[in-house]
Amino acid sequence: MENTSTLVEHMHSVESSQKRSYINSVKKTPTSSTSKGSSACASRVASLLLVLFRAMQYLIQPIMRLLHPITHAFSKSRSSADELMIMQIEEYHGMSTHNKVFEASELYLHNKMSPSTRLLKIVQTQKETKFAIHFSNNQEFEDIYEGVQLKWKYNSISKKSKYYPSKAGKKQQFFELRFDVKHKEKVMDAYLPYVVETFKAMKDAGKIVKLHTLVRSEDYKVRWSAINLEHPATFETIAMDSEQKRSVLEDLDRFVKRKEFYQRVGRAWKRGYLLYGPPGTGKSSLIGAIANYLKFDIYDLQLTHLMSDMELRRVLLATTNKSILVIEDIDCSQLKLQDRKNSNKKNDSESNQLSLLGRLLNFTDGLWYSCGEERIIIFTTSHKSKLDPALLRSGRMDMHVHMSYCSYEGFKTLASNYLGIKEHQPLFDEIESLLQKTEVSPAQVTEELMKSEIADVALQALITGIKEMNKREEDEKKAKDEERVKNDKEKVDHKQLTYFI
Ligand SMILES: Nc1ncnc2c1ncn2[C@@H]1O[C@H](COP(=O)(O)OP(=O)(O)OP(=O)(O)O)[C@@H](O)[C@H]1O
Repeated sequence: MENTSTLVEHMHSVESSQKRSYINSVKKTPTSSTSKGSSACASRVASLLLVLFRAMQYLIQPIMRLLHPITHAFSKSRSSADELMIMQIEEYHGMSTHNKVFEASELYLHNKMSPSTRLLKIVQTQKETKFAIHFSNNQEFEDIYEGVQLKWKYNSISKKSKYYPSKAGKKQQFFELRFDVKHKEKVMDAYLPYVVETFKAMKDAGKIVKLHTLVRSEDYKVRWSAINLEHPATFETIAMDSEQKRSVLEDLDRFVKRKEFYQRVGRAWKRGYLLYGPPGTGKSSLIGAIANYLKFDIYDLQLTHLMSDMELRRVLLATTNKSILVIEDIDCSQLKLQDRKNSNKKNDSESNQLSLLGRLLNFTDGLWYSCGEERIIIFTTSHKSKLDPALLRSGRMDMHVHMSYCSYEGFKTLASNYLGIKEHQPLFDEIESLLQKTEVSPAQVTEELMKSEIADVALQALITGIKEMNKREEDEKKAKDEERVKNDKEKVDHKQLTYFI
């Protein structure tokens, strides 16, 4: 409407100026015949113009009314440009603090790249196995969130710093996010958190799980060193009692979903598992399967590598959230525990005598650890009965998982994984009856199954292997029995001899 009224006003001003010029021309013009003729002519032209203008005025108004929706939209778009909100999301806050929102936006926007994008920057560094797509300057992305239109633009500029010359010249990347100012709260309170959450989910899905082990560097400081965890174990490939497998999986699922619960009840968001069973029954494999399932990094804590409390604290504090701290093969004879609850020793010097494992438990029980989130601690042992009660007391090990010798069910899982077979009679029946009589670890079963890719050959090798184990066990038992009889006989002879003397 603004444009219509301006046009009409303009027409009015033209009309009045024409009127004025006509009157002036009548007033000023001399009255000769030629001039009379020409002035009559001029007056006719002027009247004609006036009639034309009037006609146009009557025609224009309905046309303008018809055009109103278009002119209105135009004026609206102009006003919304005035109400545009721009947010700038820079890569760094200050000179070196990484901005998490930038990192999240970067990954999130990879999925928003238009299929019509014609310019892609492809990068692959020596350490990377995949191509990475980098954004080009001024690259734009569009997004719609709950009906709100959002426009993103990527850019980078060279940093200038007189205080940090080493950083000068490096690129500062940033995004500009544009939207209507009336959606400011929605963008701040819902959209940006949604971008960050989506980023976390995407990162977890493509995350490479790391295995951290302790190393001592040249300056004699102990620190974590990481490699990619290439443990292929998954819950599908682990041979264990199916009911037990299901309960471990359920426990893990419940644990990761219960952030609010742990906050509400004021407990550290951590969970402890004790895996126990004979060597080769899959304790380490289960740890690999848990890490792969949750996409949690593993920190393999070899307590014997540590020399002081300070070191223990430092390495524990250097572990990250969403991680599994593993302490394998706890042997209480080497790392004696002292249950603080039942201990009478109170003074500092005596508490310093606590073993490293005891101090680790103090630490994990205490406040320090509650600073972290989503922590899992796994202890493994081949001799549960030898464990100190302090380790087993409730709240420390939330779940005890028994990894046992290979059952027939476990064998079937391994046969399916290694040979791709679900049934093979009569060999399966023979193996079932042999496993009932002999204690064979899953590790021993897999060793035999790997001897051939041909099912018959591999299964026969397993049968021979179990029979040999069985025979060895029987021979050992026989030898022990003979030894006992011999000892008993010697004791009797000795008694008789002393009696006669
Ligand atoms: N339950 C199982 N399911 C599938 N594979 C298994 C299982 N147990 C053992 N294996 C196989 O045997 C190998 C050794 O097993 P693993 O190291 O997990 O046993 P462990 O109980 O941790 O032994 P140790 O107590 O000697 O450390 C594994 O790499 C895997 O191939």
